[in-house]
Amino acid sequence: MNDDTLAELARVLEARKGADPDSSYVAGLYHKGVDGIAKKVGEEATETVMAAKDGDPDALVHEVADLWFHSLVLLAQQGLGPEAVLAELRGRFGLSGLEEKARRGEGHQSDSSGE
Ligand SMILES: N=c1c2ncn([C@@H]3O[C@H](COP(=O)(O)OP(=O)(O)OP(=O)(O)O)[C@@H](O)[C@H]3O)c2ncn1[C@@H]1O[C@H](COP(=O)(O)O)[C@@H](O)[C@H]1O
Repeated sequence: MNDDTLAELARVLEARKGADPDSSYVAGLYHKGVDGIAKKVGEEATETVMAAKDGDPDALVHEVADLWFHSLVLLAQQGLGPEAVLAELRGRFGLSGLEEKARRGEGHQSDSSGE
């Protein structure tokens, strides 16, 4: 596995910001703006859920790759890169999900949804 894949893909996504939408799928996504890109992320998330529920590992990997890809395009469109998300995940190492949730509750006491 190449650990630089996300960074390399992010560089390609940056380079596509000046590309012709007719010759680049990514440029076409940028052309649709945040609403169009976010819609694709939502679709890919739904397809990921369906693949998981179907119990098809190959389809699940395919759909998660589509989800990650479109999420990276969304990040790029917002001026962010995968390093920001990786740093966020790294910062969570060693912190239990339940503990993090409790801390979040302390910071947002008006949130009574329990989620
Ligand atoms: N990793 C990807 C990648 N993953 C998925 N896709 C595209 O994402 C789309 C997936 O959406 P769907 O399954 O809904 O397929 P679709 O019906 O064709 O899509 P829509 O027309 O509905 O938007 C397909 O068109 C895939 O080809 C990707 N397109 C591009 N990349 C990377 O981005 C780079 C730049 O791409 P271009 O900008 O097209 O040169 C490529 O070299 C790749 O490295």
